[in-house]
Formats: sequence, structure tokens, C-alpha cells
Amino acid sequence: MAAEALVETQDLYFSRGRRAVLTGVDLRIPRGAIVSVMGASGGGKTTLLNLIAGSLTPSRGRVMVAGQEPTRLNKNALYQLRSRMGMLFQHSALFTDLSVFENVAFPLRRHFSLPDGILRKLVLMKLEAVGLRGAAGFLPAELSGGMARRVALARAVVMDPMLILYDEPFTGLDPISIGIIATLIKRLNDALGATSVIVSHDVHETFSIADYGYILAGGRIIAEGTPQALHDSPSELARQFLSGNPDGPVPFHYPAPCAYDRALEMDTVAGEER
Ligand SMILES: Nc1ncnc2c1ncn2[C@@H]1O[C@H](COP(=O)(O)OP(=O)(O)OP(=O)(O)O)[C@@H](O)[C@H]1O
Repeated sequence: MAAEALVETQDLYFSRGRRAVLTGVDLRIPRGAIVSVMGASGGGKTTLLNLIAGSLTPSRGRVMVAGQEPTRLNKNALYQLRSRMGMLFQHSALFTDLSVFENVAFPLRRHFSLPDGILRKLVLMKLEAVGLRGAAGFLPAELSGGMARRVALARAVVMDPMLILYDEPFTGLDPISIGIIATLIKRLNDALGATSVIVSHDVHETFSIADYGYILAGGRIIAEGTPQALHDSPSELARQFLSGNPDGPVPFHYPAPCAYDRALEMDTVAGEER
């Protein structure tokens, strides 16, 4: 991973109230790469994407995107930086009362005032790239889940972003649609000369397109490397996650805060004594 980093986090901490979500995350995402972030549910992956997008502010440490710290930028500069990022979330989040064409056109209309002909060409080009030019006039309700995800992908890349953030892009899709989305992520990253970060639980599909991966657990990175190196990782946690094994270092029970746990125990004891 010698290429220049487009995204870098250094000693990144983030807390929600008294709960530490990220505790010292160092991550490096080279320009042009597809990098996956995996880990157990609640491990802070979406939080990490939000920190990269500048929607959350680190409690400590920093996030650099294209040499800038998003949360130190003024409103205008952050808006400019965000306009160079595309985001795709698991629920596709299409505007239900807008056509497929208008959904994809939305970011362009918001940021630029383009002549109709150019706007039309840009939107249809992206719909063509995801194989849905023929569905331009449909409403989201007329699309299958896989088609809706492809429209959301076209919308995420309509501004030719330098960075594309994917949060669970495969969730809820059938195997064929998952394969199509994975292929499109790779193809679009290469065609646009972009950089992609994929948060996903789908190890097989994500590793089929990722150049490098990180595994988050307990707020830290516990393993990193190429997909092959991660499969061979000596970390028991990493192996448990990648194999989906219910038995291992990741506990089944969500840890209750100590005071609450003690209070529950005392309640039970008191109840038994009565
Ligand atoms: N808006 C919020 N307010 C309070 N706590 C939150 C909020 N969003 C997330 N959290 C907490 O932050 C922690 C990390 O959440 P996050 O969504 O980043 O995890 P994740 O790794 O993406 O999980 P998953 O794989 O289940 O989507 C969790 O403990 C979650 O309960």
C-alpha cells in the first residue's frame, strides 16, 4: 500500500456519552484502492464512515481526507469536500415520489445549474453504467431491491466523486444482485479513478473486490491486510469474524454498564428473598 493516502485516520477516538466507540484507530486508504472495513455488529464501522464524511467530530485524534480535516473546515469548504464524496447506504434511500431519472439527477441539480441537455446526458450515462437506462422513467416503488440499489449507486457516483463510502451495500439482496453490485463497485471505482471504502458483513463478496481490509473489534483495529492475509490472520477475533463462528472471543451478550448489572443482580437477590 505504497500509494498516497486519500483518507487517513490517526489515533482516532470517538465516544457516545460515556461509551467509547472507537479507541485509537489508525487507518490508511490509498488513492484508487477499494478498502473494506469489517467487524462485529456495533463495532463502530458506520461511526467511522460518518467521521470520514465529516458528519461526526472525533473526540480525539484526527481524520484527513484529501489532505483536509473535514470537521475543521468552514461550512462552505465542508460542502465542497462532501460534493466530492459519494455515499451508498443499505436502504438505498431513494426519494419515493421522484422518478429514477430525478433521483439520479438530484445531486447535480443541488450543486450545479446545468443546461437540460447536459444534465440529461450525465444522468443517462450513469444509468447506462448500472444497466438501468431503460428504467429512467420508473418510480422507486416499481423497482426490485436490486434495481433500487443500482439506482442509488448511480446517484452516488453521478458527480464523479473522488471517494465513495458504502455502508452495507449488499444487505437484503439476492445472490445475483449482490454479485452485480460488487462488480459495479469495482468497475465504477476503476472507471472513475475513485477510491472506495466498503463497510460490509459480506466477507466473500467484499473480499472478491477489496484490495485491502481492516477488522474492527472493541473500538480498535485488530487485523489488517490483503484479503488473503486476513484469511490467514493469527488473530482469533479476526478468524471468528471471517468464519462467522458463534463461539469465540466475541461475546454473545451485550455488556451492561456495571452499575446497571449490579442493580439487576441486587433486585434478583432481593426478589428471591421475599
Ligand atoms: N445516534 C446514536 N446515538 C447513540 N449511540 C449510537 C448512535 N449510533 C450508534 N450508536 C452506538 O455506537 C456504537 C457503534 O455503532 P455503529 O453503528 O457505528 O456500529 P456498526 O459497527 O456500524 O454496527 P452494525 O454492523 O450493526 O451496523 C453502537 O454501540 C451503537 O449502539
